[in-house]
Amino acid sequence: MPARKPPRRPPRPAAAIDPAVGTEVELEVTGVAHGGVTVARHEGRVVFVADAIPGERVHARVTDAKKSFWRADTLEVLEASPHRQAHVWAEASIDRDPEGRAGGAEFGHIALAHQRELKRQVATDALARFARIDAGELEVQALPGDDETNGTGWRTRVRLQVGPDGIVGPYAARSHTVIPVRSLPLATAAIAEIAPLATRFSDAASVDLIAPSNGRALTVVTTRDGSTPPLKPIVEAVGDRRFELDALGFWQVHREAARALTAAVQRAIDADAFDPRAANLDLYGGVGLLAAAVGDRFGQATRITSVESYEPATDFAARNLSDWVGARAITARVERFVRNLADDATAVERGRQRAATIVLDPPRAGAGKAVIDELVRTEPAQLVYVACDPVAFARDAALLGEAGYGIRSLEAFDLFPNTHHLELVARLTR
Ligand SMILES: C[S@@+](CC[C@H](N)C(=O)[O-])C[C@H]1O[C@@H](n2cnc3c(N)ncnc32)[C@H](O)[C@@H]1O
Repeated sequence: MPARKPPRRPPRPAAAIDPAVGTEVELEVTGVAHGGVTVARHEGRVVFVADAIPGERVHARVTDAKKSFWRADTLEVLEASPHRQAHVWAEASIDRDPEGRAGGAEFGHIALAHQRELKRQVATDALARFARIDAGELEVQALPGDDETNGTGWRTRVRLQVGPDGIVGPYAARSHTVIPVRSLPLATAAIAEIAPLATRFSDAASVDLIAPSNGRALTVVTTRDGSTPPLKPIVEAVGDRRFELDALGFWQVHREAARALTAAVQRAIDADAFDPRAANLDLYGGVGLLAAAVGDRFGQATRITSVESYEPATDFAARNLSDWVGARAITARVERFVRNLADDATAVERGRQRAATIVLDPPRAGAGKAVIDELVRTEPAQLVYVACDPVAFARDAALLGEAGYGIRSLEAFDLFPNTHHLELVARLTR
């Protein structure tokens, strides 16, 4: 008997597209928002506008219409800000149709000093709004060499995507369309030299370009089934210290970032509150960069545990931290590692936890309530929080504030010029 076909499911109704999408509007841009967009209002509704600058009047096309806000792309600048410059990447410029603009340099049309001012505003607004913290005179600090190059030539890691036709390039801003480009101005010269921008790839999903501080730049092609060729470890240097890591493993992207964050973490730690014998932690530790920063400041006797979820990174961290007998690297998700940390500790361990300095450098989502709650239960002497997202940091700072930990020092760094990203390094104590 022939098998009976299962009854056909009725097709799902397509989500209705708001008729506002695709319409064109004229907007007065009044502010900057988190995420690299500016803010305007149209008939009372908030519109987040890409490729504009506060103070400008622009002609824009609506790309998304939610109940409480719209999103729009700038098509033409009607009244330009004095801070507008020719885009540092011609292929990302508003001269192109929005769908054809390369992504990853969303502030490239803004003068570098003003980009930093907008980043300062985003960070101080986030801290005021989510944590009721006055960030005071926060300065977004430039990294060495960036002012001379107008914020180009700094990326030591670039991931290019391969489209179905084999063309390689970055994704367009806010989409997964691959945009062919002739240059990568944010990349270091070593990466620009090896970038296979004119190559057509078959069976490739992405191409990673990596320029370690020691050794030659390398190209790693990931196939569509997710495989990569066997790779030798690479070596990164921060001053005299060497770090071994997976070629595709996490490392700070700006050529000067590892050095800048090492110095910032060392500055942030209050030496009077630091106890080398305490249960010091380096959470979200990668290959041990910040644990080494602590160890290098406080010497051979420093006890510190680096916690990282990606096992190959932890293996490298164990090796990179072998100078310190009291340093160890653990593979674990931080939320698991900290669960019941205080409750399960002996009286001696509780004493070490109370004396501890905790460095944490979470991904963009921040540490979150579960982790912060457990950390404050251990009552550490100080926390040094390295944040790559000001809103996630502000939320975590609010939780820490409720537990009595206030921000005692705060520095901001422009680790990603010509993009909207910034990095914060804060010390919090009771
Ligand atoms: C921003 S990187 C910081 C790495 C290191 N501190 C550095 O500066 O090189 C965040 C690291 O956290 C790791 N990670 C992400 N989520 C994690 C989690 N839930 N638990 C532990 N590690 C995590 C990532 O693999 C990555 O290595």
